[in-house]
Amino acid sequence: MENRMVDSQQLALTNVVVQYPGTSAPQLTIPSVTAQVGQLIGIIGASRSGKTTLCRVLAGIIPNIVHGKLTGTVQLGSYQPVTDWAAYRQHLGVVFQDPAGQLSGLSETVADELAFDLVNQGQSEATIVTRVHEVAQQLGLTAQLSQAPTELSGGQLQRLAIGCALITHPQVLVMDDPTSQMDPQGRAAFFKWLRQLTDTTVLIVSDEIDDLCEIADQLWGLADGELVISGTPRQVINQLVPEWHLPVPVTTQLAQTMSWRLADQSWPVTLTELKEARYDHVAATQV
Ligand SMILES: Nc1ncnc2c1ncn2[C@@H]1O[C@H](COP(=O)(O)OP(=O)(O)OP(=O)(O)O)[C@@H](O)[C@H]1O
Repeated sequence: MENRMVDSQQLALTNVVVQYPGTSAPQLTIPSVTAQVGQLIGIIGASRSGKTTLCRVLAGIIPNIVHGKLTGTVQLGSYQPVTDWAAYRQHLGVVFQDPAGQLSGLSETVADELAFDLVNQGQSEATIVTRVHEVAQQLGLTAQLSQAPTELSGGQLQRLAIGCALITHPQVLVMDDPTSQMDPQGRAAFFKWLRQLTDTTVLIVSDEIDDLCEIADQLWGLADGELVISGTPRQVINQLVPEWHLPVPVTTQLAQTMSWRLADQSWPVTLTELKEARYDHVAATQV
């Protein structure tokens, strides 16, 4: 595969504006934001704030499949989805909200579905078998490999869709609310697995703000179709404005109730930070 991404593989959006046909104002405005290679980006926002639209732009689906006027640039290394979509797609894995809708519908078993893209790439049988078992093991689908995809639960289907997106080792993985049908245990296992996926740049839409704060390098916050804030989870959560309707981690809510601040006076956003803030608070009150 041609690879023009050696020099700079970061994903950068500049002055991106999206407007769907038949509408009178843009649905998405992103001034400038960058995901560095290997970073995990949590995309947060209230309902209809533009999260799915952003995923469509990141995946090159707007304007290549879903119609919409897109201005500005999306750049992955030296590729742009608008002009280099075929090449751009080869570096990308995408998981949308409806996992069943993105399966091939042609595979009799979960193993065949996972193998689909590798077969299309002409990989050897040994490579395919090894990779399918590796991904199935990572996503807890080993016991389901010989089942039909139609027999899977919603959460298992979501894990299969993630496995299919990941099977070819994409450099960027875009996931729109991939845990919505998982049970709490499945969700916890998923976020634990995501934390160790360090070679891939991951952009994930999720309502699970506590989990995102534990694992994300950056949060991108959308409100009414605009990117209103980006930064580390601690920076973002400490600068929230009520009008944005962005979620606050339970960890931070507890710290605010107890007045447990970190040494720099910011509110903690992870469990480790919460413990630190509590320790500082107790130490200060015992002086
Ligand atoms: N194909 C389309 N044509 C016209 N308008 C659209 C289209 N898709 C989405 N929209 C509108 O764009 C806005 C943003 O929608 P989007 O689905 O991106 O938000 P979201 O944050 O993902 O919402 P949710 O959390 O409810 O899934 C909404 O006002 C929506 O009605």
